[in-house]
Amino acid sequence: MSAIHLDHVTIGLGGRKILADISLSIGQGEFIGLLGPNGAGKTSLMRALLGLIRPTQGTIRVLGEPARRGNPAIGYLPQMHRAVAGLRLSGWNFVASAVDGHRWGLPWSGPELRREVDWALDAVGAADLARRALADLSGGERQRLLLAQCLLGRPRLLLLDEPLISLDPHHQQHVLELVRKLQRELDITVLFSAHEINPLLDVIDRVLYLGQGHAALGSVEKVITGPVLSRLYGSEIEVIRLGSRIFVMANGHDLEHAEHRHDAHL
Ligand SMILES: Nc1ncnc2c1ncn2[C@@H]1O[C@H](COP(=O)(O)OP(=O)(O)OP(=O)(O)O)[C@@H](O)[C@H]1O
Repeated sequence: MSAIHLDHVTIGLGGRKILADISLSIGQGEFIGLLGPNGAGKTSLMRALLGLIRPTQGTIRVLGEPARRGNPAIGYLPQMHRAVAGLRLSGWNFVASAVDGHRWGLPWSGPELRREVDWALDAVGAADLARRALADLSGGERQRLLLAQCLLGRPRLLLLDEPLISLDPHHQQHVLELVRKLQRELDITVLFSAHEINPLLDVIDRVLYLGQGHAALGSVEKVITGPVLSRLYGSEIEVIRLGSRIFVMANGHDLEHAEHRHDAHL
């Protein structure tokens, strides 16, 4: 059984085809880096896996079942918003708030809830953040609490939407190592979106690159190439490898650095 299976899936939004006739399978326990230019459909794909967007054609199966809303087997970390940083909550209460927030319906109360929140905080190495105010934490610390929220209910699949955004390289590395550790120890499948391939190179099993309605899934060597990316960007792309780093270039500009602008700060 695949963790994620798309069979001829088309997703349209606002009159535009975001994904066009995509078929792919992601195995259980894989760590997949999800990349693509702004607007390629990375968030939309995650929302479709969550059952929040219905494909106009094709079928989506998640962990052997049709995609559906409120699937407790999925942990979802949406793109970070400024609002989170300003919340006047302790780290513990912030994690617990997910139970009646976006993970509503989880069947715990009292001691069970306390145990589950403590377990999740421990799993992300954030037990020491439990009593601290969210507003006083660094971006990397907040990101760990968001990951703890995702782990409530012990999901089998994590959908992490740009968890590295606004983090410096040191904290990016911490988040990646943490997710890798969780993926291995808890045997979870991870779909991890990012706007740059380089930080992910040491941790991902395969890459899923979206663009122009198309998708390419495979090893970094097979997917991050001039011909494949030219098709996904719809223009001439050159891939340059310098030591262990990879640069995706168009007309002499480094696309992965130049193209992405997000209004999200931790
Ligand atoms: N509810 C919606 N209605 C209409 N269009 C939408 C809706 N949601 C997203 N879109 C459009 O769908 C396209 C894909 O958006 P999506 O957020 O999935 O891309 P992305 O790859 O995650 O981009 P980014 O890297 O900027 O986060 C964009 O052009 C976006 O404007």
